[in-house]
Amino acid sequence: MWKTFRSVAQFDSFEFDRTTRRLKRVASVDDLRRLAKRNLPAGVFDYIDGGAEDERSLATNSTHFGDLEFRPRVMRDVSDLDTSTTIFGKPASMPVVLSPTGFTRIAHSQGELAVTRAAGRAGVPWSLSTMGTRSIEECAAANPDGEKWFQIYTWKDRKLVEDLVGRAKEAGYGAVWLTVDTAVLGRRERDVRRGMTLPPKLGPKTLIDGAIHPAWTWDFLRAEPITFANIVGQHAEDGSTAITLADHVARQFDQALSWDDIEWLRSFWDGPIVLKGIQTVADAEQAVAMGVEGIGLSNHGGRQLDDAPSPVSLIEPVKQAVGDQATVICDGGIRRGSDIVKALALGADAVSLGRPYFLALGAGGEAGVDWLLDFLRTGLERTMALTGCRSLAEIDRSLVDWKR
Ligand SMILES: Cc1cc2nc3c(=O)[nH]c(=O)nc-3n(C[C@H](O)[C@H](O)[C@H](O)COP(=O)(O)O)c2cc1C
Ligand SMILES: CC(C)CC(=O)C(=O)O
Repeated sequence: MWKTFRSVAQFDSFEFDRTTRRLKRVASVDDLRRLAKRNLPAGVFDYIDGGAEDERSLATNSTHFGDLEFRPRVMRDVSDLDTSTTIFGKPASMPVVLSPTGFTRIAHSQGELAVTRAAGRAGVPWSLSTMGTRSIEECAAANPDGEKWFQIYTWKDRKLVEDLVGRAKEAGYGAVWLTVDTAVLGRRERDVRRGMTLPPKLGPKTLIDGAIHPAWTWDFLRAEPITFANIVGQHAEDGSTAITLADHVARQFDQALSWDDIEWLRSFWDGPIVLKGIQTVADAEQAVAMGVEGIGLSNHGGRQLDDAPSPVSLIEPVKQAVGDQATVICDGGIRRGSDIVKALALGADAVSLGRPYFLALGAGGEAGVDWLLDFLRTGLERTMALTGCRSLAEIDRSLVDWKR
């Protein structure tokens, strides 16, 4: 239904009220996803929501949580619950990290600024991607007291990475994710079908898509152009017109990344390193042997190698192999507080998630991300109460079993 507006302020206030009304009716991450799908142009939604090839890993990342069943304990006086923890020695209100995502501004013009502010309010670490669309420094200023991590892809231009990490250190970021699962880009077939390019090509389909999502289009048009804010002028653009993301990655990322590069990273970063994209016990063992502080069990949200194992299925064998030598983070498929409890019961120290907050941003802007973090916290508390756990320390292996 079309409505006419007499001023920008009137449109903004209408949009604000509509978002507030819609968020009140959202009950789950699945609902947020549906709302984001309604708000965002189809190409934008598919880039965020999609996975690699047949999207089997994307699916199993979350369905494998459904293969676990609780063994709840009762009558344990759960009137006082504590969800707090520490991650790399820093306090967090719950064992949740927001994973790095590139292009965050395509869901909402505030992009990473909105997400980091919401994470700061919720007391959880937030991560900025190298392919972020807001700068290292402006994100730090938006969430000065919150815990912030920086993610790196390894550019062929190693000096660029050294400079980025130097800036992150200067701005107070406390940990570095080194993403190790993106030697080349996974084949995201939704993006292939949509003809996604960098920069985007404007054709009749994109224009129609924009026209039928006027709130997103208006937000996009009145903000400054979207750029890879931290690498503008340095390989963000290589002079080509409209190349695919896969071609961009092939030209810029260093396929020669190897275990020797941990030492290289250590030479200019003295804080915790989390390897993001560990998918076998053998690689987890190698990571701890090299002194890495964090293991990010991840298949990039099913966006890289399809049929890679789900992170939840790796927690127990990896934890058995590495013990307390590293912080184990289960990244991917987390959609509820009960998923957090299951991951912790198997031995994870924390979980991290990407799409839920990215889609929340598309569904309701910053308020959407606040909604999500509150949903995760209350879900975590409810599950702890219903399973008889008063603190995270009480969540142990006896709490879950595989159904199969
Ligand atoms: C749209 C999108 C962009 C992403 N960009 C990055 C990135 O720039 N760097 C990175 O290491 N991982 C990136 N990831 C992967 C996430 O950090 C995370 O591993 C993944 O989203 C976890 O799965 P989940 O979406 O099921 O929570 C991205 C994921 C999505 C959905
Ligand atoms: C720019 C991309 C490489 C960001 C990413 O990691 C992703 O889309 O999954």
